[in-house]
Amino acid sequence: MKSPLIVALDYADTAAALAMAELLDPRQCRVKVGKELFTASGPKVIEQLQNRGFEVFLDLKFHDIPQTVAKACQVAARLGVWMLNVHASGGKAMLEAAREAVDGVTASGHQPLLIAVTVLTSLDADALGQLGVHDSVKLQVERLAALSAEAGLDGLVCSAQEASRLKQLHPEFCLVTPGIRPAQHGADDQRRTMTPGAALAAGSDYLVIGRPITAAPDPAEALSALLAACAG
Ligand SMILES: O=c1ccn([C@@H]2O[C@H](COP(=O)(O)O)[C@@H](O)[C@H]2O)c(=O)[nH]1
Repeated sequence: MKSPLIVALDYADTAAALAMAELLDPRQCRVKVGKELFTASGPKVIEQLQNRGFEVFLDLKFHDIPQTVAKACQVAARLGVWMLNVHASGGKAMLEAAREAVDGVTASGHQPLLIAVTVLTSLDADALGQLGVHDSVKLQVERLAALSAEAGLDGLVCSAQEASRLKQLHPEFCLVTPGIRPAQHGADDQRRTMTPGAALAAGSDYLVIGRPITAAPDPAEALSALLAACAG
């Protein structure tokens, strides 16, 4: 599997998610199950996607006390997902507990990648300020990246705008970047965006893309076009 594309299956029921998955080719992308779909469908939908050949990124962004997050990560890892995540802002003890929990699990012969969300791509400097964070987005992302590195995580969720600096600071990290938008596409609720080609050039390893594919008139064609944009 060489594709850097991860398609966000943000749906309110299993049937809609599987109908979209039918249009996608698991040789061209992985899929992401987030809060909406997982809340509606539970672990069963992960198995259904895996049975169709997809590797699954379980994007539940755990953020709680260390014990709770560790237990949730352990259960998630046992589902045989390819990748799962936590919020770096949960703190170092929480990140370390998650690391330890995932290290103890090998499901279907592999251990999932454990990555940390730095600053959501829907946030800009003004939104961070409302949270009492008056440093730049860049500085806050780098601070949370350093914490994640100390805790031994495998990678980060960040915007592609931070990718090049993060690759310099933490070359070992796998960088997963949502907020990807083709040039002609609107930003929707995303604030820190980049085109697919620019994101890969900046150092993103994986591009998370939802609406530009799932809301396209022909999602399969949109996926192929995005893959071509990545290659070119
Ligand atoms: O910082 C983050 C973390 C996660 N996401 C998720 O990625 C997709 C993006 O979907 P689009 O339709 O391409 O905007 C979505 O599932 C988010 O929950 C993110 O956007 N930013």
